[in-house]
Amino acid sequence: MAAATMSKSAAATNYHHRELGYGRPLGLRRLKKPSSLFLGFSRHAKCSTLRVEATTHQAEQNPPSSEVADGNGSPLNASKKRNSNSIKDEARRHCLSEPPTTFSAKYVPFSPYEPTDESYSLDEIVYRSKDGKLLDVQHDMDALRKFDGKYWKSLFDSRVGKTTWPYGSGVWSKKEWVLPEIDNDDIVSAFEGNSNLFWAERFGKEMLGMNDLWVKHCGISHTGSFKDLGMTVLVSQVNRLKKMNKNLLGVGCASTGDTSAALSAYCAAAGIPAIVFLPANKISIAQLVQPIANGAVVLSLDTDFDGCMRLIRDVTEQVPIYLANSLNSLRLEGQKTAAIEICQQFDWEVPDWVIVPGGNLGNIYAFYKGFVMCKELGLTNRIPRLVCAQAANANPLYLHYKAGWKNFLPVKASPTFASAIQIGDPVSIDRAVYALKNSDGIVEEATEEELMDASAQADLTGMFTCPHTGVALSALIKLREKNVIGRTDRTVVVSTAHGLKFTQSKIAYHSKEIPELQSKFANPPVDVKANLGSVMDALQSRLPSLREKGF
Ligand SMILES: Cc1ncc(COP(=O)(O)O)c(C=O)c1O
Ligand SMILES: N[C@@H](CCOP(=O)(O)O)C(=O)O
Repeated sequence: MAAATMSKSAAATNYHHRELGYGRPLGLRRLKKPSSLFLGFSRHAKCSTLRVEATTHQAEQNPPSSEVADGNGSPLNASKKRNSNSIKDEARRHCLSEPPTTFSAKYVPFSPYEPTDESYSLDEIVYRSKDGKLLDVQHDMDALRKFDGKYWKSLFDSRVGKTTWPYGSGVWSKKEWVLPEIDNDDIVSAFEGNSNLFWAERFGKEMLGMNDLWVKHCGISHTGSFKDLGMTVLVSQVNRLKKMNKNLLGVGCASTGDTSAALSAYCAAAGIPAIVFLPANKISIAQLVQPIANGAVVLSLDTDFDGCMRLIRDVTEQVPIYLANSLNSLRLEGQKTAAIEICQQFDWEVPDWVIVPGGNLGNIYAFYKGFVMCKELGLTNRIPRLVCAQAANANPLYLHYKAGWKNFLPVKASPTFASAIQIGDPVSIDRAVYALKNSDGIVEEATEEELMDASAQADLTGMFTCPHTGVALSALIKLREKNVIGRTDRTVVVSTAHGLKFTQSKIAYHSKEIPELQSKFANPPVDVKANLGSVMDALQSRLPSLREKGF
């Protein structure tokens, strides 16, 4: 009875606790702040120029061969040339001297309906425009347009699967579209990106009657989420700023667990202090242990994500700690490469639909930006329709969409198994609305039961999905049921984190321990006595075909 009267969000809270860190010490107090700041930048050789611009004419006539990996016509085939200890040394040796790059990017206010002249160098530490708007990274599209779509496709394709620094990274393989002016030596990369675009054949065909369903596994990544794509860019830029002697003591973020993991890993790789603000009891143990292991300063705060976000904004205004949340538009430059990668993986064809789980709402805009850039630079001829999927327990964008985009109101987000998107006051609301309006987009929501069932169903076809991916899959199921998404529509569901970060909710589901959830697709293990008779009985009860065939 008690269970029956328990609200779904309360159920989620209870069972989520088993997965969460509970703000338990786990050595938090024993963590020492690193004593020396920004160690280890001993590289000397400089290679700050790109030479893709050599001549437009030449580029048009000679798209790069698979040997051209540094974007400048300089053959850089790692397997043939590898004879040094460091792939960075090797890349540096191949950098030719001047002329300087013609590609550039700057911050402008995110103000698509009222463009202004206001702009800032990416080397400035600025997160908002004068009147408080979000910023956007604006590329010199005229310079990029000097090269046609064919050129860019060939260049990007030539870099896939190589070890050439830094282009072996799925993000930095698109360097000219991301951070064109950064010195390769300053880049902090774990060769993120190039993630699997998985043909979800059984899930598509058997559950939805679809034959062209794909899951972009962004969570199969260095720290287990798509955040790596943005964090390599942000931490690389911080690395550059430090070398320019900008006053920065470290990099900080508020997080529901994935941003903090990515920030901590990339900062640790570069010897830069990371400071992470986490909502106590609201992230998984697997997520909590990541920044701890990477030596970040971890503050477990008695508030929710939105509270952590307010605090990190206040702190970064007062002390020279660089803000690493997606409020900082640098992050989105890396994240947008997942969209470019999807087109690339389809041989530069555009899917009909892309479904993205949304929380702070930076990623949906990043996807939009990546698709638009491909179209504007002639690699593709259209953009897909975007769907942003939210947990019903944290659904401010969904409510806004349903209200006809009138008067956005933040909500108090309730606990959800999709804990990384338990966000009620998303920073990038304006960016998300813009992306959805301009892609003929849709917003869907998923209840706790729907998202857990969808995730379990996907797992039964060979995936191992996180609850956020469950939210996106659930949106797909609903849109298929309404026939908004057609049987033959090429559809990509973006999986944003690795399921292994969220095992406890899966265990609770499969153990049927979650009140108010039927756990329809639970597959609990069977306790069996260790003798042949008991084992055969158990097998016969689980595998009817055994009995049918006389075993
Ligand atoms: C696993 C996961 N999925 C989805 C999201 C949502 O991304 P965004 O905040 O950019 O909307 C986040 C973070 O918010 C996340 O960590
Ligand atoms: N899910 C995020 C929430 C913060 O989002 P961000 O993209 O603004 O950093 C997390 O993992 O912290």
